[in-house]
Amino acid sequence: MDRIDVALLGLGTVGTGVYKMLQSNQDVIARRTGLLFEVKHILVRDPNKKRKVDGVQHLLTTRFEEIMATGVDVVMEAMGGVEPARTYIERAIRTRCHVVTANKELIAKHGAELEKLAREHGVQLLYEASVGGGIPVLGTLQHFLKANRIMRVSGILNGTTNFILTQMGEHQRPFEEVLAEAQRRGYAEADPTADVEGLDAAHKLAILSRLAFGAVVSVDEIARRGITDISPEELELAHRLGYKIKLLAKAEQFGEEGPVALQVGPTLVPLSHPLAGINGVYNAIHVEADTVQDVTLVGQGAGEQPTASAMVEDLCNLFRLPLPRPLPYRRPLVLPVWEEGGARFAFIETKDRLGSDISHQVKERLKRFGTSAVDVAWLPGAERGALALILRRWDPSLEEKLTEELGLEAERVVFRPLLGMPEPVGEEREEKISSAQ
Ligand SMILES: NC(=O)C1=CN([C@@H]2O[C@H](COP(=O)(O)OP(=O)(O)OC[C@H]3O[C@@H](n4cnc5c(N)ncnc54)[C@H](OP(=O)(O)O)[C@@H]3O)[C@@H](O)[C@H]2O)C=CC1
Ligand SMILES: N[C@@H](CC=O)C(=O)O
Repeated sequence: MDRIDVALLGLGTVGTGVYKMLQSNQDVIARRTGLLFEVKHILVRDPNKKRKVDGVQHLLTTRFEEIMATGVDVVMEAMGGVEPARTYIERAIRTRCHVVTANKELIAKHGAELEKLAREHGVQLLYEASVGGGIPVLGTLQHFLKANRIMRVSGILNGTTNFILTQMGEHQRPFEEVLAEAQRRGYAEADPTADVEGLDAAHKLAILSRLAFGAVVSVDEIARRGITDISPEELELAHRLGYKIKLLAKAEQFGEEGPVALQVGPTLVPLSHPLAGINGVYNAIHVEADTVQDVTLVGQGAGEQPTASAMVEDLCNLFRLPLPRPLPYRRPLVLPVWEEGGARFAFIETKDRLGSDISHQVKERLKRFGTSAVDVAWLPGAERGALALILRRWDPSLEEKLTEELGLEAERVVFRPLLGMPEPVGEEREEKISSAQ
């Protein structure tokens, strides 16, 4: 049995899960890999903090250099943030240690250069846990979809927001209360703004587009909206109209080596669509490719155990799977999200109480100014009402004039895209795509 010495950086939610799994599953791992992994050091910020796992006190240190001096074989990074994680990982690679990390922010921003550095030093950098928690999506892309041309990758990539939307929609719980529970359960990032503003999903989408298309995209180039303006009333009205609201991420490539379009935002998903059934902390990733057609992977997207599972599987794969040949990375043209056309969901909070004939009134008025609503739902209210409609065809000028045309005094209006309603590509966009090819 070969012994592999491991240093763990971080003993929070994920680090604790990794440590526990290496103890509890040591026998299975040894049987299937012939390897014995031993955690030699654990780097933490505060060695006096109470830990959720026993028997680790003698392994704790706050000095990374001390760890490197002892010559471990693998560094497993579960600290988060760009610095000092990046410096430590670079240092480990230069010392010819393999690296496994769960750090999506770091990999989204610096993954390509760190992978290059690892190749130059003859070691591996694996980061399965950085996307989709326990779902083996990166391994699937790298090892089992090598012969396919991938056109689109989409899905629910953040466990915290899916948990929040599920709890708000199904149990009418307020946003802040559910976010606090997601934090207690260890789903949320250290700064949960990254989750609720869609940044965490954007990091994951950048990683997916690199592995799926070879496209290196800066996170700032991803069109992004979060879930902080979604209320239980909006979820309720969307449901009455036959939809769930999900934070969807989508990356597509127009032609091999062509431009790409990436976006993250709340999207209406028909109740009959499989993604509408992905609830709680679950994530789903849908890959569309030329030959396999489509594959969907589902699993828990956050939390101690699923994330630890992805990291420990990476640890085993360092020694038992061949390193995939790297895609030639390139910086593609990133297309702006196309605003015009297609259907939209509109949610309007009104200052007025809404009468029982509001649905009929709205449909009639819309017809008069040349657009139409597929369906309308409304909630009466003592103080303010709420109205939701599915607009058949979207035009950005509606953002200004919809409530005026409807004769409503609006507190707030939001528009959201619908999944499955094809976005017309439009001449201008067609031109951009073909001139880039
Ligand atoms: N939570 C999840 O479900 C998932 C998380 N991830 C990623 O995994 C990583 C870790 O997340 P998570 O476990 O939730 O985070 P936590 O905040 O729970 O844990 C972070 C750990 O890192 C240690 N740490 C942080 N900064 C330093 C530093 N500068 N020097 C030494 N130690 C440090 C902390 O030490 P101390 O305990 O002393 O404070 C703590 O033990 C992040 O990159 C996250 O994005 C990926 C997938 C899922
Ligand atoms: N905060 C993230 C953790 C896993 O990546 C999430 O909620 O998905």
